[in-house]
Amino acid sequence: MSRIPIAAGNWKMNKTVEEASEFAEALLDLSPNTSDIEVILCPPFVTLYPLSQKLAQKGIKLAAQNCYWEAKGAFTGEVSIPMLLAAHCQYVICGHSERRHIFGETSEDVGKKVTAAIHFGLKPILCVGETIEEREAGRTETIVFDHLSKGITNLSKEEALSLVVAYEPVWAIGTGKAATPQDAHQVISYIRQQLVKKFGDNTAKQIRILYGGSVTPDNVFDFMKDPDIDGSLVGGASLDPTKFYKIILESLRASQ
Ligand SMILES: O=C(CO)COP(=O)(O)O
Repeated sequence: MSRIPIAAGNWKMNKTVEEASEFAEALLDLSPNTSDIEVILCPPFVTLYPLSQKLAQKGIKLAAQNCYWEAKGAFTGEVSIPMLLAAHCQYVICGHSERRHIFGETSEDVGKKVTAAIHFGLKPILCVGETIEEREAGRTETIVFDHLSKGITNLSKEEALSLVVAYEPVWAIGTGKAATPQDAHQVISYIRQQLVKKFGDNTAKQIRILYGGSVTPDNVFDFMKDPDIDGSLVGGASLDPTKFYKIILESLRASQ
């Protein structure tokens, strides 16, 4: 079963509407191939709609970086999934480690977001990953299991087909110290085994699992040539259109 690779750029809290538009123009000038790879940008909320006007017809997809699980109501400061769909989003990141560690999101909260995303028709990118202390204490699988199992707790086999999982070890994020492809392989294989247990072999092998954490144009090929790694979730290097374009090219080269 071949899974379509993904190159996703998580801009975090970077770029104004104008800067996002400049990025989009520069990336479109490079004309990335979007037929053999899913290219996804995850900009801040306020730039989603303006970017959709530029990018959607070119096959570049949009993800929000967060969402709330209720459709509407008195939830000051939150953004609902129907609002994201109306802004032409197709994906949403759920449970990024910055949401978990800085904003106190629990695995239960993340599970509600994943369930609601699929219910309303948005594809969740569920992030899982351990801190350095957890890794050194030999707890990587325990933490990844907690993030994953509570994230997917309510999903049926059919719903799981919309799921993307991103393994992002916290110690590799923004540090310039990426995991080795072997480390990433080990945890991603563990994630796949858990997906097989929950959804069965046939469904699990259709779910894409990404690696994230200090991905660059220079190291993405080594991750992507691992048949278990289906794509990357890129932070810093996705802010520069030329670097992000190279990541797309290298991902395609590795998956051909
Ligand atoms: O958190 C990340 C993507 O979601 C990774 O960020 P960096 O690529 O900057 O390490």
